[in-house]
Amino acid sequence: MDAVNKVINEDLQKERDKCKFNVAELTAFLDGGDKFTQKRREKENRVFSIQGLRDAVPDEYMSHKERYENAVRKAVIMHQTLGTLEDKTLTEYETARLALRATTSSAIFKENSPLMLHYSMFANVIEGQGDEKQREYWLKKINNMEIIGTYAQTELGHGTFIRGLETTAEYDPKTEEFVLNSPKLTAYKWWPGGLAHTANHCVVMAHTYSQGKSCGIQPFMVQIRDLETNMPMKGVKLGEIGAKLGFNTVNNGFLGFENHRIPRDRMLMKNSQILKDGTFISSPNSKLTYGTMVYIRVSILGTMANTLGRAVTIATRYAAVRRQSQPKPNEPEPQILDYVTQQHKLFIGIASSHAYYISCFWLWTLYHRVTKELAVGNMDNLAELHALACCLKATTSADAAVLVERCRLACGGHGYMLSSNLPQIYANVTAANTYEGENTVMLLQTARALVKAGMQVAQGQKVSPSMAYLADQSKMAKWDSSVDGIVKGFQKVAAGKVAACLASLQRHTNNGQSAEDAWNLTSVQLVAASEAHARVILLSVFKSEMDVQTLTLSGETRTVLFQLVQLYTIYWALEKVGDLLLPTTTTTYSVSICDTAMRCDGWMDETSLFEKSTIQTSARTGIAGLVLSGLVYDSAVYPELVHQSLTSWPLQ
Ligand SMILES: CCCCC/C=C\C/C=C\C/C=C\C/C=C\C/C=C\C=C\C(=O)SCCNC(=O)CCNC(=O)[C@H](O)C(C)(C)COP(=O)(O)OP(=O)(O)OC[C@H]1O[C@@H](n2cnc3c(N)ncnc32)[C@H](O)[C@@H]1OP(=O)(O)O
Ligand SMILES: Cc1cc2nc3c(=O)[nH]c(=O)nc-3n(C[C@H](O)[C@H](O)[C@H](O)COP(=O)(O)OP(=O)(O)OC[C@H]3O[C@@H](n4cnc5c(N)ncnc54)[C@H](O)[C@@H]3O)c2cc1C
Repeated sequence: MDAVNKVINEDLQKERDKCKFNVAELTAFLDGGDKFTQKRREKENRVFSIQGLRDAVPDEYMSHKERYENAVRKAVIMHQTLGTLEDKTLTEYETARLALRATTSSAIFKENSPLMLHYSMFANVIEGQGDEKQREYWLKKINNMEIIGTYAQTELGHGTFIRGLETTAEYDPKTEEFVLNSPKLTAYKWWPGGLAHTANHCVVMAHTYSQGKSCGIQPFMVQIRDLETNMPMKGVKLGEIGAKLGFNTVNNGFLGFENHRIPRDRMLMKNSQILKDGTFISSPNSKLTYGTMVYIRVSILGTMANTLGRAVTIATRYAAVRRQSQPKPNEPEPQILDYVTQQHKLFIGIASSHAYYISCFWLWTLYHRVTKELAVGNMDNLAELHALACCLKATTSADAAVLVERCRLACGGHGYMLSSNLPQIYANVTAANTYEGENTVMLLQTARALVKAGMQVAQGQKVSPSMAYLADQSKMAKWDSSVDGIVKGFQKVAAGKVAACLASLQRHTNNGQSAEDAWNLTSVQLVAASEAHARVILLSVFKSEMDVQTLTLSGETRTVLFQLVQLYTIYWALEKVGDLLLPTTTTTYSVSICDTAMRCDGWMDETSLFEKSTIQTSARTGIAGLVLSGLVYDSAVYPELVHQSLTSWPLQ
């Protein structure tokens, strides 16, 4: 194995040798500084040097049970190894940054660890929902692995609709206990990772009752298995939900309760409380109970950056070493990377991975600020954080799934082999379209905020910073093909779509529809408006953060990073060319088609993105001009970017 690793493919080496920027500098930039690169490498070297973490047999040749047991075995070694490397001197931000750039877990578990939920949601829900005493008591046990936990929210009957959860927790003041029940099969918890055989505790989200009244959905710490025998506790029914597209070593399970009693202090009481006599003290904001989901949605951006980065690294390296066809007689077969179509498939993956990292750190900073504000009772920015986390989680996971699949296809038949790891990466990334808030539902959450902001703008009121552009659309009349200009174009598109949603909602309610039906009838447009808003944020944050963060970097590294920004922006301009050019369709389509298109897409009552007089020329001199001038398809730009992919990824 080691001997094989030492021989680097000649073509790959040649590509690396062409690199014009300092790889170490770029790596440190992505890690957040040399100190972090060093820490990450220390972790990786330690983990990858452990023989016991290598699979004797490829996962796919094991039975389901063997795979699970192998994953548990590795999870234990990983915990023992990484536990000793924990650095208590790091701030919370630094720890998160390091965790987001970590590559160890994905290298060891193709289908994720059975402790995944323990480390992510279980620990965070205690942190965010437990009162001081509960945090002190439980977090110690969690960090020492004295207990293993998961997050049990979704039920067989309801995933998206949390208020519809059917598990009940009824307070009994006589014994000062809660009684947990799953009244129907649809009330069974369904999906929590590690629940099937691994976890002995979990946080259960349950519809809570006291003094005969509903107290809403509240979180409870519940012991589900005996710590010695690992058998279910009395009144607890547990099992595994079955084989899945991926996540097969995550050990997703089901859980039902039959009069299972837990002490009063097992309700996590940071936000809401039930006193001994059963008096309910309501949270200052019921959505604080959903805080853990916001945290994970933010971290999903980083997970998508990592996962897509792995896929595009595999596919770009393959493209460097694979030779195919003979366009010029008597010449050797070219590396497939030299085909511009291949570059077009792959480089957007490289650019997107970087865009997601940058956006994740940006959003993480906002998350951190809002968390601090919430701690002192200030809820002003919670809605904005939620709106951003929802649309960015949805858009990055949806794009990442498309781009990972593209990487798989870019490897031809070999991408279909499990040994390429691309099918497993796809299974991981597509899961994020569903978990932690199904993507359409998440986009509709952001749409709620956009519609509200649209109405505020119409009334001349101030809106949240990330939506302020909705109020600022009169200024842009001409197409500007710079990155900032394209971002403005996207703002115009998003504002147009929001305005169309408002018009559609109004039209339906004027026609006698209820507000709910009007919302449903407008929902395809609402999803489109929300996605357009996410594009505005991703494009503008990538550019503006790069402007600021790269100031201290060398010229070569800045150049390559700004090429990524440029590529990302132009790629999306071309993908959404219809939206950006929609006003020009007046000159080409019949009035009725145009009318329908504009009604659907929001330009009916809008000032045109391009002034009427420039409409006919805009298609040539604007975005189409970018294509004609070869900015996107110019192979003089792409080879620069090749070096980026071949040399900058940490696991080279
Ligand atoms: C950050 C960096 C940290 C670094 C960490 C490093 C590494 C981390 C490592 C790995 C983690 C990465 C990923 C993997 C982890 C785990 C994945 C595996 C498992 C997955 C687990 C799960 O899936 S758990 C279950 C998740 N379930 C959901 O997400 C359910 C989705 N549904 C909902 O959220 C809600 O039901 C709803 C939002 C769709 C609707 O809620 P409802 O009560 O019905 O609300 P309304 O629609 O009526 O809205 C009322 C108002 O409340 C606002 N709102 C809703 N939610 C929130 C919220 N969370 N916060 C704030 N505000 C919210 C809503 O907008 C409404 O506002 P208005 O009334 O003003 O309009
Ligand atoms: C790999 C994986 C791991 C998971 N891990 C966990 C875990 O550890 N703990 C846990 O509690 N849960 C977990 N889940 C569950 C996950 O959170 C839910 O699957 C998710 O919230 C979606 O809920 P659902 O499956 O009920 O889908 P549904 O909500 O039934 O969605 C089905 C379809 O209906 C549409 N839809 C639903 N509501 C609306 C609406 N209001 N408007 C428009 N369209 C709508 C959706 O867009 C979707 O197309 C996991 C799921 C997966 C796939």
